[in-house]
Amino acid sequence: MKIAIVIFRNNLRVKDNYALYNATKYNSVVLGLYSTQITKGENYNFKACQVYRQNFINETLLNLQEDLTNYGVNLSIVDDIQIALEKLSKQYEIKIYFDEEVGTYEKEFEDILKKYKHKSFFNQTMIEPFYFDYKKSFSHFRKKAQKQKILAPLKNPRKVKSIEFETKQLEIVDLKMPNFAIKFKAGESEALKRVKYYMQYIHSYKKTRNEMLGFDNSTKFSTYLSIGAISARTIYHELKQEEQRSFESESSYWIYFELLWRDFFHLVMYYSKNALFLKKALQDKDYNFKTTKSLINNFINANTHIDIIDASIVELKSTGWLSNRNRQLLANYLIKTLGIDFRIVAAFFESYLIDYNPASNYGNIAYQAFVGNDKTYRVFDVIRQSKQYNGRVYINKWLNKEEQEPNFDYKKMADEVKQTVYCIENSSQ
Ligand SMILES: Cc1cc2nc3c(=O)[nH]c(=O)nc-3n(C[C@H](O)[C@H](O)[C@H](O)COP(=O)(O)OP(=O)(O)OC[C@H]3O[C@@H](n4cnc5c(N)ncnc54)[C@H](O)[C@@H]3O)c2cc1C
Repeated sequence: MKIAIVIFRNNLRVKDNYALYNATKYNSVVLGLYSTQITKGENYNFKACQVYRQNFINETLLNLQEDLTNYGVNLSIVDDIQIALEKLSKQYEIKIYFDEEVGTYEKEFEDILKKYKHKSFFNQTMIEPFYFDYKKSFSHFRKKAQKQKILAPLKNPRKVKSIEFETKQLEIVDLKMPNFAIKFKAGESEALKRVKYYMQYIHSYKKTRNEMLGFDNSTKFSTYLSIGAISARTIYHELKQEEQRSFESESSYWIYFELLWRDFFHLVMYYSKNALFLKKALQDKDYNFKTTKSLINNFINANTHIDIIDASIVELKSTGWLSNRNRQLLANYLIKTLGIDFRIVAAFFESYLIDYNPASNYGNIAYQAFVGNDKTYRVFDVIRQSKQYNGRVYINKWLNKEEQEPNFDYKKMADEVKQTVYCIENSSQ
């Protein structure tokens, strides 16, 4: 018997899912398959996926299993994809449908799938891949990207038949978090609900997006996007519809602008392949980044003695969430003031972030580390920014104390890193 197998990866949804749509369109028997191996592993001694993201994925998978039954499709959850495919191919004539992703492990996973008859799609971004110089700046990309057409989301898949195949039970851990922590409800319908709910804020988004605390100051779409509980195109079309119903504003444009950053980093990784995981990343220079154990242990234990940095580490480690402003301050401080190897910083973020995806994470961190798409050497004054963005309240919540000025010269440390790690004299770049 012929069967189509849809590999679910970071496309955990029914709507606008190219692999599912095409498998059900051209086949009458379809099985969904998800492998837990995609979140396993370790980088620089950090577990690849901590409990916050794992829980969110598991809850989304349980939702998806239920949603797929409306289309007649069973979703099997297995550990090892190769073993599962070997078993299935012994019993059936299989054809695999999958969405392509970016990233080294992601491509290695695809190599296993490609051993079988298959059809693949690239559906990670709003804009389809198009040529641009991936070493250049975001502005270079944006000028071209804004001229690209964005496809409308697909119609729902067709109802088909499925087969029974082994599936493992997923564990949902009962997480204890403070009541002011950012918490996400998992599942495709929750993702769409969040997008529809957020439409009331699109005209104020630009003003509030840099705040460190709060659920509605920014969209919080990233968590759903990272595992594909909703597609970027669906969000774009919801945004456009709301602009037609209300009006277009600089602020509503800014959501599209930020989604373009997401596309940018995805397409930079699409073209640069594994470069962003390497020490030189997109640049030619080999910097003297530090890998000293004590430096690393101090930051992991939120022991940097800069309150805004320590508070950010505590929030990330105890919830999986961090606002964009805090991510920037944290990454910039660890790399540009402490001189830590950006790949260690990236592995730390990867481990804890609930919305981790390789392109946005490594793209942003390489950008902060001056080895990515940023051509200007920037050091953030974290104390000044803390004052500017109401860090006092944030610190009070996460460290349960009043903000204190550091008793050491963090600016001098940043100057030293610039000279010794980056070998740049202070007056020039
Ligand atoms: C050090 C560092 C690490 C990061 N790691 C990740 C990551 O692993 N996964 C991830 O999704 N984002 C990452 N980002 C980007 C950004 O911080 C988050 O996407 C954003 O904070 C998520 O909150 P939001 O959905 O409310 O964003 P909004 O401000 O509401 O933005 C809307 C959407 O635009 C996209 N977006 C916004 N800013 C960026 C950006 N700088 N780069 C790429 N896409 C962006 C996201 O998809 C986001 O959901 C990182 C940023 C930094 C500085």
